[in-house]
Amino acid sequence: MSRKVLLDSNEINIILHRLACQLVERHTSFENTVIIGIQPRGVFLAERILKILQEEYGLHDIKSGQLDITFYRDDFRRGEKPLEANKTRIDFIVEEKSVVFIDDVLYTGRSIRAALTAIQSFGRPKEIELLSLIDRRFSRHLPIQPDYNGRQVDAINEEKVKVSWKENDGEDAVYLIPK
Ligand SMILES: O=P(O)(O)OC[C@H]1O[C@H](OP(=O)(O)OP(=O)(O)O)[C@H](O)[C@@H]1O
Repeated sequence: MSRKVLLDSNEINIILHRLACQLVERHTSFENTVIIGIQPRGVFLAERILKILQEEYGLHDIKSGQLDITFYRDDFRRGEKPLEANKTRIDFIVEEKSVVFIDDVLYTGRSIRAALTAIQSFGRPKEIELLSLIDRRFSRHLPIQPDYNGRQVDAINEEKVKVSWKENDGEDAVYLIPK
């Protein structure tokens, strides 16, 4: 069976603009808000959203960073291959800030649970929100939901939802890939 396109680049573009707009509606000037892309693939989404916030809303001073969760996952000792961590880059304190986590797919919720633990090293945020491009609803293992959501997708566990980004994969698209 071949992969199925769930979102094409035009649809992704429309959704990204809507998500950026929703963030502005809630966080206005982003004076007390920071954006954190979850490594690895949430970082591409975070960069895209930041670009829209800069170019269309003139918000050039938003604090942003990248958070690696590799060793904070509850299943990190279970794999057979040695794990390679990505880079964490947060050059500010999140104490009393509103933090917006950004990731491409929300599935079981385990990555975000790990991110909630990992961010503690950088202070105690006032609040944490979650923005995801794809919400694989009905697949959660934990009580974690997105505050801003691009598209809900019903996929069975054997299927994979893959988000491709132009800058990394040559195109913007979301695919449903049967296993
Ligand atoms: O809610 P969860 O169950 O934690 O799933 C969400 C995570 O899954 C994906 O990464 P994944 O580790 O699957 O990487 P992959 O796309 O390379 O398989 C995605 O980028 C999210 O970070």
